Amino acid sequence: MTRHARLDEDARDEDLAPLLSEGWRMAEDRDAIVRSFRFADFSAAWGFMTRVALEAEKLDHHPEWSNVWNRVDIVLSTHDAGGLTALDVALARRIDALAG
Ligand SMILES: C[C@H](O)[C@H](O)[C@H]1CNC2=NC(N)=NC(=O)C2=N1
Repeated sequence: MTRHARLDEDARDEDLAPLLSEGWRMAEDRDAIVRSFRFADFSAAWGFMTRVALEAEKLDHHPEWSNVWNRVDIVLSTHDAGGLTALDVALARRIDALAG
């Protein structure tokens, strides 16, 4: 697939900033965004992860994540690029839409 370049300053202002004001935050130690989601129970959390997994496959872009009962912690970054790209923005938007 197309190689994506790290987000430049304009893209960070236009595309990343809205995500950062709506619940995502920058990782402390690397060029990545992180967000925690909470659900009613494990079943709801796992259903969410299943829907995110299908979107990730469509994008061929995958989250780093962990799940503890009703909580799902997600980190997005593009490994091939060594930081944030448009793929992370696209996946974050789809994740937010699925989280409702
Ligand atoms: C071959 C395949 O396209 C790559 O390994 C994809 C798969 N999913 C990926 N996901 C993420 N987050 N970063 C990547 O660089 C990446 N690369």
